[in-house]
Amino acid sequence: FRNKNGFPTNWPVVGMLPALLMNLPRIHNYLCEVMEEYQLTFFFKGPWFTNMNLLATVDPANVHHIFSKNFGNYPKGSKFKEIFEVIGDGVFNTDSDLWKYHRNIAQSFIAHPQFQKFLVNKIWEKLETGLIPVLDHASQQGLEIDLEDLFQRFTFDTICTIIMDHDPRTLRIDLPDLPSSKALNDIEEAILHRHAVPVCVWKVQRWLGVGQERKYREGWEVLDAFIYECISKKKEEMTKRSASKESNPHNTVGIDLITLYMDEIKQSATFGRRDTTSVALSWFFYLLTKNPHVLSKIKAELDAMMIHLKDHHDDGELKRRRLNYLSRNFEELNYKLVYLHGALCEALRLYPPVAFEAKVPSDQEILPSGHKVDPNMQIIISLYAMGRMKSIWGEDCYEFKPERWISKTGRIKHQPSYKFFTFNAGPRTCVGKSMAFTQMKAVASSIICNYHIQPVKGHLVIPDVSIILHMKHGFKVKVLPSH
Ligand code: HEM
Repeated sequence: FRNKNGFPTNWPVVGMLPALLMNLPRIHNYLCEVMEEYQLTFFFKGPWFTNMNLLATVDPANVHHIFSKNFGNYPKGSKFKEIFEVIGDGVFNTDSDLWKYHRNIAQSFIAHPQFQKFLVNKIWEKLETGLIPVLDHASQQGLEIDLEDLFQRFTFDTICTIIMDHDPRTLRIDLPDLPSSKALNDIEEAILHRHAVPVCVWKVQRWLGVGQERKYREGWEVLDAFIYECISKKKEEMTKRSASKESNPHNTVGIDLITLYMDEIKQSATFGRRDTTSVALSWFFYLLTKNPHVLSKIKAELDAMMIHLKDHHDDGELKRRRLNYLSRNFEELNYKLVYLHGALCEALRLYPPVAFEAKVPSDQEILPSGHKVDPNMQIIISLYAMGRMKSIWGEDCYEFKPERWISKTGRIKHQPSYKFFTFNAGPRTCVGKSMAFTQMKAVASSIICNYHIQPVKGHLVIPDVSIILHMKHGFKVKVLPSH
């Protein structure tokens, strides 16, 4: 599937599709190899009858051009909308005025003076009543648990509570079955499949209801059932409240949102918010198990802040005090935990939760790399490959080095978003970036100072073939008390 120059072979009729499909099970690493070999941009010729021509690029100059400088020429477009049809019309997959409208609402919601406080409270509530009891239980019983699954439950419960004012309580000791979670994973895999095969192929599969398309449809039904049930419960409750003129001052943000922004709820509960943070946390802890020296430095940073709690020798009491201290001082610690912040950025560079971005130009033009693009081709950016290019990050790009993010004066080093592209760049930059860091730091600091995470021997951790960088087999670990 490669000719003697190392290029994926361009076969008559089918073009380079065989090479792409052959390498689909290892698509992320395959794209790293191709991008490194071809100076960051490569043109995949699709089958002649399909109009499936892909320009894969990880060149920061191209990314800067597409996502910022000439943003107007690169809408998400109708093809994107069709691929992501499951999430309807929200901020994630609309363009022009409708996108601006949704984005303004999302931004004003997040900038709401009550929001940060509300958010931090909800995160700590879920940590104390959900994640910590489950970790304690696993630690006491010596159980093997899937840490990625726990993080998904954590973010799913938190985001449902924040957006819908409804806690589905999926993070409990008995770890109930989670049909909507499986549905989301199936949909995300099918979305990657829709990118990798010609449109006519997945459309025929959709029409026949087979293969990945069948999973997509079934997942969609499960997800809709869950979300519409939550919404109708909420509406009922709100009707009752307004009838009795009762108001709950603590929940105003959630209630405002549900009335204002019903369309966005579905997107929020789906991969945009549930998965990004949980996937980031999973790879972060995986990297810590591989790099104990980084773990020690994060511990030292946390210990230095809680040194005055050391006198309490009883483990349970010490844990309670540490959590209490972290939750009370979190807003301040959030800015002080510089090394932890650097380590999270480094994990997000090596394992970006959103693995791909796709764009279609409205008009033809030449990109800074010299490649010509036109409306008949799709531009694909592999965020995973972009974080692993020697020409972008240096010879040590495969190493996990939080120091890369810390300046000589001990502050976080800024990297331009067209180079550190994990949160997108330009006008469509992620609006939840700071919320994501708050959540990740709260979870990471609570776990690191109270437990030791030990991976189960022989358990294989590799990225899944999906639009979101899940772990293919989860992350099986044992939870031990911290030494
Ligand atoms: C580590 C966590 C996160 C990562 C890596 C991440 C990454 C991204 C990326 C790559 C995009 C661009 C997607 C695209 O347009 O194709 C995006 C968009 C977005 N993100 Fe995040 N995100 C994270 C967490 C969050 C959270 C917690 C929120 C919740 C408030 C959020 C809200 C949004 C919104 C509303 C958009 C759409 C922006 C627009 O199109 O104008 N994100 N995010």
